[in-house]
Amino acid sequence: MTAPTTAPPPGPASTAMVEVEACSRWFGDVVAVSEVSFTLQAGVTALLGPNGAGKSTLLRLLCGLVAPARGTVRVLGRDPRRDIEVHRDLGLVPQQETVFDRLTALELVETCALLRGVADPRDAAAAALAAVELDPGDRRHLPTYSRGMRQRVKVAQAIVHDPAVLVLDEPLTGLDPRQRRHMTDLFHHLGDRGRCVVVSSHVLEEVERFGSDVLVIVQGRLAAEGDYRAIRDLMDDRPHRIRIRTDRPHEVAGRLLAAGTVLGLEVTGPDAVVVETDRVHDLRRTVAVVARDAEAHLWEVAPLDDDLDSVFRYLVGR
Ligand SMILES: Nc1ncnc2c1ncn2[C@@H]1O[C@H](COP(=O)(O)OP(=O)(O)OP(=O)(O)O)[C@@H](O)[C@H]1O
Repeated sequence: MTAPTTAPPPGPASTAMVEVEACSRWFGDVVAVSEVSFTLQAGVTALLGPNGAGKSTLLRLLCGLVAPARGTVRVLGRDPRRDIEVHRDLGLVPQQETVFDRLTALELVETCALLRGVADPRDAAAAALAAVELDPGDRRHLPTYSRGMRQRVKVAQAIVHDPAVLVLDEPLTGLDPRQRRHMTDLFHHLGDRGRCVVVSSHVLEEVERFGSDVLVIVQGRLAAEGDYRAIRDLMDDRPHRIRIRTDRPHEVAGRLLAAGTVLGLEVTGPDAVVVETDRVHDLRRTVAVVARDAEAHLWEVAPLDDDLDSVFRYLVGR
């Protein structure tokens, strides 16, 4: 997107742009966020958790919309509750529908640009609307827009000042599959340009498209963070399921059992064996030897459960 920038260029990729330290927030008896710590750099990070896990509260903490009961939040080294200037470098797509009233999309986004001190608010607003595939020249008022179009306006107002840190709470709600893809590409584009983009979702399939960097929040606590495939590898207390595709599945299965590197296995088809093991690296070596000894062709050795869905179900069910 080509909206003019007022934000200073973000720091190098290794610099923490967001720092959350031992942060807790409760509402009456409900603990929404509990002792959460993490840092974020440039790029796209997905915040994942079931409904009510504390995602919105955490994102609102990042934007200074609620105060932590304990702990600290720093955005670009500044406190978003106390340092109003940081909001020129911060964009938010809130979960709830804002009352847009009798404005056109261009008027609303231009107003947001003006409030954030953008030099040429009209041009920036037009560029931001174009970036989310909305027509800046549309004279209709916002209440006539569909849910998906209003959602895109919310994204346009969040990016109009080209913020260094962009916080998006379930931004794909109401969008059709093509628009979802476009929006996801836009987030990656911003991440690649050094922006820190944090996107929440409870839809796993959506999160997988945001990339592999995840924060998983469950009942207010950070259940895992990092690359979800690496997280899966750390879950040593649960066996890995691996599918082996070969032209001689029974021979390979028998030899694997004899070698003792598997906890269990099943021949699942004319060319497939699924094994369970807690020693993935040993298994990979053994499969190669076993296949050679059985004079079998080996077509694939693929993990069946290093996807985000498995990681998430494990963490939530733990
Ligand atoms: N202003 C508030 N007053 C009282 N309770 C709140 C408030 N905001 C959040 N909560 C409670 O804190 C918990 C976490 O809510 P939060 O909205 O942060 O979760 P979430 O992961 O965003 O869920 P969802 O995906 O359903 O929006 C919930 O139990 C919620 O009811």
